[in-house]
Amino acid sequence: MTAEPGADRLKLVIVGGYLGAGKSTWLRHQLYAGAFPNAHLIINEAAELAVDDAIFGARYPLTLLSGGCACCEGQAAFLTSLRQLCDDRSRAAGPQGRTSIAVLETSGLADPAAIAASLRADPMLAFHLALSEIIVLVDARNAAAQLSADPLGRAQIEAADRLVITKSDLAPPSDTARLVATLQRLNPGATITAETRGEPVPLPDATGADPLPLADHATAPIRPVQIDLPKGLDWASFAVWLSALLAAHGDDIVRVKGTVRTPAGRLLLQGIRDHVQPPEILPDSDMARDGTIVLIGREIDADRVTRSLTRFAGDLL
Ligand SMILES: Nc1nc2c(ncn2[C@@H]2O[C@H](COP(=O)(O)OP(=O)(O)OP(=O)(O)O)[C@@H](O)[C@H]2O)c(=O)[nH]1
Repeated sequence: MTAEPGADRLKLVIVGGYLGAGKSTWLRHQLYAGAFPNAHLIINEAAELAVDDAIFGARYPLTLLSGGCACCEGQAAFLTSLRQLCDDRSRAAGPQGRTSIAVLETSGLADPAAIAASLRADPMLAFHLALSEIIVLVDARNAAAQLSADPLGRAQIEAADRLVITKSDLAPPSDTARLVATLQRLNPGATITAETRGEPVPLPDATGADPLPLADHATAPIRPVQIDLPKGLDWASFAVWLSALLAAHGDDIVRVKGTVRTPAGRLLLQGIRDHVQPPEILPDSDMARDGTIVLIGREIDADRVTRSLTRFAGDLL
């Protein structure tokens, strides 16, 4: 008996969610716990300067797609990488060593439904690849601000098979209950769980909780810009400048990422809205990208930001 055409297809899991929702943190935890064994990771970042791959290190087969979202500007590169994976599988002699699952971590600006549509429209991938699940992470701390300001967060939630609430450790249970009520209303068919840094936590009871208000207007598009840090910039003064910048513009600057060299080592810098996370120390590898940060947000004028930083640093250097 011959196998049904396309029965042994490459499975694809899409891990999506808004900027800074906790996608890399969650995925890293799942991989560590043994989910998605032998997966090939595809990490997509909207900015040219990629940071998320540093979080995974060299432990997993990984394709990095930076400089455009897989749902729009980066779609061609994304589909090409999947075709390549399917080709490599067809050439493998037997099931051993064949990649059976690919996991795409989308950029925080991507709409997973548009990615799914592009897969269906590609005849080669429609035959060789099966989209097995769309998992969307939703940040309990920032969801209210995101959903009221940007229709993208809603589109991501509506596209999910499974919704994972992250950062409930940073939000009061009453806020998380409102978020649960919102998710149930937007996507009644999706399963909903809550996790803190990848560890399951109980969902609060959402009975009677008011769903959160949603954006009903299109806003200016969110785009990444890169800022080169001046040579010799002192980490402590940079942190002061960054906090001041985010305090003043945290509604428009949604995400900050970068790797910075400091006397304490190589640090992964992360900010979400006006909140800068405690930096994580990274191994000393691939340092070519150090000293540049990515700001992702609305109508950010890179020259103005650079001038502000240079002026601030000049006063202190
Ligand atoms: N307290 C807390 N912090 C978390 C949790 N999940 C993620 N974080 C932090 O949130 C920040 C952003 O997490 P990432 O995993 O980089 O988020 P992301 O969705 O991959 O970000 P982008 O790719 O830029 O959209 C990091 O500083 C994480 O340590 C959580 O459940 N609780």
